[in-house]
Amino acid sequence: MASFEDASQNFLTWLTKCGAEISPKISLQDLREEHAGRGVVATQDIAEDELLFRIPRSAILCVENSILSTELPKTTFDSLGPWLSLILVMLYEYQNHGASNWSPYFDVLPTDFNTLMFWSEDELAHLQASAVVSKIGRAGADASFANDLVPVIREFADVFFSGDMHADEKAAAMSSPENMQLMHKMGSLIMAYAFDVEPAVPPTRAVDEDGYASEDEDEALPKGMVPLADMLNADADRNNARLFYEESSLSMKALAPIPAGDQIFNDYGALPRSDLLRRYGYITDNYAPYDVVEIPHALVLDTITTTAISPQLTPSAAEEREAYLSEHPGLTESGYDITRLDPSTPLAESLPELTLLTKTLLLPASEFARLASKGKLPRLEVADAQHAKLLLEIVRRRKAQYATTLEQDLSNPPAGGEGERRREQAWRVRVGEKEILRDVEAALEGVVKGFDDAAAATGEKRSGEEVENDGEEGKRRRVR
Ligand SMILES: C[S@@+](CC[C@H](N)C(=O)[O-])C[C@H]1O[C@@H](n2cnc3c(N)ncnc32)[C@H](O)[C@@H]1O
Repeated sequence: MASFEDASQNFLTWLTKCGAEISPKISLQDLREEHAGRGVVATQDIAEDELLFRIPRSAILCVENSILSTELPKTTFDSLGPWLSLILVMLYEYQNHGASNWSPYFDVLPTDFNTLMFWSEDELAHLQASAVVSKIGRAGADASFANDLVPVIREFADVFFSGDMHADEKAAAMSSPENMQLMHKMGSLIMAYAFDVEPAVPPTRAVDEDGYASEDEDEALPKGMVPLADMLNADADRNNARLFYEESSLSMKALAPIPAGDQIFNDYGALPRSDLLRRYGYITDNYAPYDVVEIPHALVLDTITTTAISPQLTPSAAEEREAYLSEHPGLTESGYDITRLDPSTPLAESLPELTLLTKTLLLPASEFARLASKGKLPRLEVADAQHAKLLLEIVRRRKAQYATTLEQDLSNPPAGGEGERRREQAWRVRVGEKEILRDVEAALEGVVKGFDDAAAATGEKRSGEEVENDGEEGKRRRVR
């Protein structure tokens, strides 16, 4: 087996033979000491817009380029969808190893992952109540491998294991735990490495009778593994390069001047650290500003129907309002994100869906009827003391779902070191979520106090007026 360095060199040689153009100002480097695998680094100063490399479309590992797409009916790929189709093709190319055009590429792709899919139950437990745990989707993936992918491999065993007299047995063995694990690895590679490949020629957009183009095309973009483009790491706002889709090739270009010695970073998106860990298996503190804490929908409903704060909401009224809210995107999801508070923006903007949902649920019946008749939503702001108290109660109940408090976590950080890596990553994720809950709790306490103080002042004013009007009676009331 080639060494790490040899595998990198073989890969670059293969890619050049495939027709790629690679700038002499970059190199593929070993960043394992930083737990970052391989990464692309500038070896000389690079100017803004400068080409870093150009990959021909024919080198992309995708359904279209694999021989399998000529051997299996198109309807099979259509029914599998982009994700499972690419897993199928990757399995085919991977098990064909030496004979596959992409063999040197597979040699630089990882076989071990740190993504949450590969964490043990004990390791996941350190994430405590983070909503990310429910998003790993191992059972769903297992089911679609077993029910959708394996039957296709069995049906086309003679193509999949072409020339192998044990093709049928091999296809049957695809349901074994080892092969399921292999499918998870391909799925994880796609999640962390694949690009949604824009077509060579933009599709002619279907236009409806009012002249509006349909927006569905983006969702249907085929996924492809783009060699070298996927060797770029990412670190939040340190993004300095981007992939441009051209007719016969894909070009990675510098977005800013890159000094020699700097790493070249792609953009994986403004992901919270929980999601970064789930999809990419790493986190850095640069992603901390994008952290979120998710409030489950069930917790909102449970709180609103069991607390004394909102006695007016009957289950049937809640149902009616939910049905109305379901017409508005984002308001009847399985959960609602709270982002980090920004002192320069109103509190409600850090919890927009949760604010709108709870505000609508609390509206007096006549107010709700008026709003619904216009198809509108309430204004995005905390309505009154009752609304603020309800939000506060939801936040406190969410906080209580974590096994330890923020203070306990902060006073007991993981020791660090090799064996502690996942524990430490989980600790950072849950600390980030608890910081958000702490800050939003404090902000809501302030809002409740503000409403209470205003009500007290109004009450005092009223009693004051009554003093003038009612004499002794008013005074007694004010003292009480
Ligand atoms: C698209 S690949 C980038 C190439 C990858 N480093 C490799 O060696 O194959 C994405 C993976 O790179 C790693 N990665 C990306 N950015 C990173 C960073 N800033 N720090 C540590 N690891 C990173 C993660 O393992 C992630 O799943």
